[in-house]
Amino acid sequence: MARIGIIGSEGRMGQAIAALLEGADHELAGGADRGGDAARLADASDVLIDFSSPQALSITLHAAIGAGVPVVIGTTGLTEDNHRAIDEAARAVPILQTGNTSLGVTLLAHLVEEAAKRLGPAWDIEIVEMHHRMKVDAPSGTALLLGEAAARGRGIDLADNTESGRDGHTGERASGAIGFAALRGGTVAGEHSVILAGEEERITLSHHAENRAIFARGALRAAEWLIGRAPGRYGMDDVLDL
Ligand SMILES: NC(=O)C1=CN([C@@H]2O[C@H](COP(=O)(O)OP(=O)(O)OC[C@H]3O[C@@H](n4cnc5c(N)ncnc54)[C@H](OP(=O)(O)O)[C@@H]3O)[C@@H](O)[C@H]2O)C=CC1
Ligand SMILES: O=C(O)C1=N[C@H](C(=O)O)C[C@H](O)C1
Repeated sequence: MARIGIIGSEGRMGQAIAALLEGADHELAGGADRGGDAARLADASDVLIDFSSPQALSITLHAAIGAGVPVVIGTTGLTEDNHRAIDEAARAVPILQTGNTSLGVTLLAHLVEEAAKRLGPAWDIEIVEMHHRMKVDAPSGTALLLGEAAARGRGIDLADNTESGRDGHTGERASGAIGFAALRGGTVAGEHSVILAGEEERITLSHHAENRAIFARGALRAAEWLIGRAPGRYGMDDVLDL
């Protein structure tokens, strides 16, 4: 039995995790939202789960370090500075950060890496995602995670090879680029497709989230796994042993 503290508890993901905890062997330690007391929540928790906003990150990390508790960070839209702060905090407490906690996307990243590696740079890679109208960041954390997987497979740096938000007279596609397109509308929980386009043929690797329960289950599994680990930065691959 673990005491789980949720940062962003009033949000869509916070609510999905709280609903899952009702039927689980764990206890909801409480929640903190904008203006809430994350330090107090951390003191009352065995592990924190943060699905909120990048603006909450420093308070979450500070609270986790102060209480000596691990933290799962599912929040997306993180900047390079945010990632550096996570690396620094992971010297003190165990931290798992991922743009997608689902089993399916974690496996998909492996498939994308393998496909990108085997097919090579002659195949153009485009990543298309669609989410609900309330989503505030683009490309999604998952799209970026899949882009990183493709770049790893290619042996290139994603930041130096990204084409995103094309509009107007863009010129030809840059050779070796990894493209991103983001669609927003309705209540879509999360759709991601990685298109590998070659000469006269195309492969599409896709994941469809039917609801947020898949993310909540993954986050809870990650939280369970993180308790008692050594300080360090972990990912869903470590949890799922894929
Ligand atoms: N890794 C994954 O698998 C997944 C990641 N996500 C990501 O999780 C995040 C949350 O998504 P979702 O639940 O849909 O978003 P919501 O907007 O529904 O919820 C966010 C919650 O965080 C709170 N919040 C915002 N800013 C702060 C802050 N500075 N301090 C404390 N709390 C804050 C909000 O409060 P208020 O309303 O007052 O602003 C709200 O309660 C997003 O970044 C999303 O992309 C989502 C699904 C899966
Ligand atoms: O905001 C969301 O809803 C989601 N965000 C994550 C992302 O940015 O990839 C994960 C999932 O797709 C839902």
